[in-house]
Amino acid sequence: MRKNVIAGNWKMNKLLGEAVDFVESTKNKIASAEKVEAVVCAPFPYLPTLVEKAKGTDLAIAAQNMHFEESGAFTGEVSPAMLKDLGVSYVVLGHSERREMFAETDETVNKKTHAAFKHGLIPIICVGETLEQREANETMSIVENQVKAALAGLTEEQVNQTIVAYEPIWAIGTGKTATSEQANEVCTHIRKVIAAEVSSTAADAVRIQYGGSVKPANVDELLSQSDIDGALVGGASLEAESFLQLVEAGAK
Ligand SMILES: O=C[C@H](O)COP(=O)(O)O
Repeated sequence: MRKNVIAGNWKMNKLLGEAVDFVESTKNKIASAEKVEAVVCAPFPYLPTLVEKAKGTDLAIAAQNMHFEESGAFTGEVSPAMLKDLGVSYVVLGHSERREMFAETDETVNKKTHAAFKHGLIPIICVGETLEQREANETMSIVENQVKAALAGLTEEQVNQTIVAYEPIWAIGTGKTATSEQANEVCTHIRKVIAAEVSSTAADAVRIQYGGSVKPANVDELLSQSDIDGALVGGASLEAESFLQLVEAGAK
């Protein structure tokens, strides 16, 4: 039985005081980590403070990106070793906003995935199609290629620990959620791709989140689908109450 992962991706939102208030008001209300993994993906400058505040609780702190290199002349970048050193446990890789606006490619996502495992970070790898690609019936092939590229060269054990987030780009921040059937269909396909590329054990173990306008009102239905193991949530994760409701749904 796979455990749901509910991850709130704050993107470039909140000031430090707001971030701290959020963690202070949620950290002791998180449903047990035995039932659900609750994760907050915060902006880089807040990570040390939030990791400290969340210590000893069931709330995990994640980064929203990182470089694949260990160290060096990469002005403005943050390395996997730095994140690990801070006590960060997960890292979002290949979010569509990074692919679209910051030249993230399948190749860099793959390098970052390897780097994450090298440093003991769990990658949350985002994949998903644009509206044009969906309308051209390319969803499955686009997502399949992204998944294959991201996971290339990983061991079965690493794939077992990986989290894939299926986020149709047309559903992000638009209020348009994919229907639970549409979302599940793609998540099922991702699992089949992993079964063929890696093993059926890895396909059974990998967690696949859905992301795109998830909110307390639609999360139950999405999580009831056979191949959806959690959610990567933007807008609805910014308010503590709404985030806690999503985590509660993930623990059911
Ligand atoms: O990382 C989160 C996703 O981009 C979804 O964002 P959203 O829930 O605001 O649509």
